[in-house]
Amino acid sequence: MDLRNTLQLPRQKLLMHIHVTPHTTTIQLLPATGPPAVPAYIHVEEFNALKMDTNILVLGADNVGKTAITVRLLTRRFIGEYGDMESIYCYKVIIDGREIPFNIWDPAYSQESVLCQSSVQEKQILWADGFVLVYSICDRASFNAVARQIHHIRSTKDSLGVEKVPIVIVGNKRDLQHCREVSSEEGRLLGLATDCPFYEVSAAENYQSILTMFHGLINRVKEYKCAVRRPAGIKGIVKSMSAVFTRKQTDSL
Ligand SMILES: Nc1nc2c(ncn2[C@@H]2O[C@H](COP(=O)(O)OP(=O)(O)OP(=O)(O)O)[C@@H](O)[C@H]2O)c(=O)[nH]1
Repeated sequence: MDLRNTLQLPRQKLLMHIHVTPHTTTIQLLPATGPPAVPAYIHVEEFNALKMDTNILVLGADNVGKTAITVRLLTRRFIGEYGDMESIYCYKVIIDGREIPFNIWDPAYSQESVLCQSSVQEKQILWADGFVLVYSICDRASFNAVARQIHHIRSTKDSLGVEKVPIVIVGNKRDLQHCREVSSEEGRLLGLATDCPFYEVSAAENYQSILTMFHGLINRVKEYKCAVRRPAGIKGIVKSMSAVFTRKQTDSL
């Protein structure tokens, strides 16, 4: 099944435009090539409402199973082929008997985003409260990209005074043992070295491990949000102020 059929999107690569105002976020998807068309899909959310929810960004190299993991969580199903589609899904999980709303952004892959140079990716990072960094156990290059992405996310968030942003590392395609290029031990060691929880999953075969991974991340985001709501202390205030001033100076160059 191709999700573009369901959402009536064109069968080609899509470009995304994001417009953020104090009250709304508009995400517009347009065909990347060919004649300009009527916007394929416009997603408008109340920005404030979105910020009260938890925002999760799913990142990783091409073909590692980002969409498969997201769709598995949302539908409990593995569909097989997904197409190059950019999507934000709104979803709720029940944790400890409480309903927690959250938004998952599954961006389309671009080489630029893996190299961490895209301004679009910077907007995505600013939007997110928590990150799922996916690699495929059958693709060493996708594993090598994870450490770079963690560094990029942390330095982007740190420049805004946000510390200890919740990130989980996910090795996907665990069912493909015969093609394995990255051992479980390497994934575990990367988790320890970067202080990120590590999971190995198979979007193709298992729903429960993906649910557990998202629950763990959302719990960490909740704890993190509670911790930052406490008074920041003089150190935190000085850090936030310097981040704002440094940014203003850079902007005016
Ligand atoms: N065997 C196996 N195949 C998987 C698994 N997860 C995803 N795939 C397959 O891997 C391919 C890529 O999956 P996607 O979910 O589209 O990967 P993606 O990272 O979203 O891809 P891009 O959006 O192109 O970056 C598809 O053919 C999926 O069927 C898995 O756990 N096991």
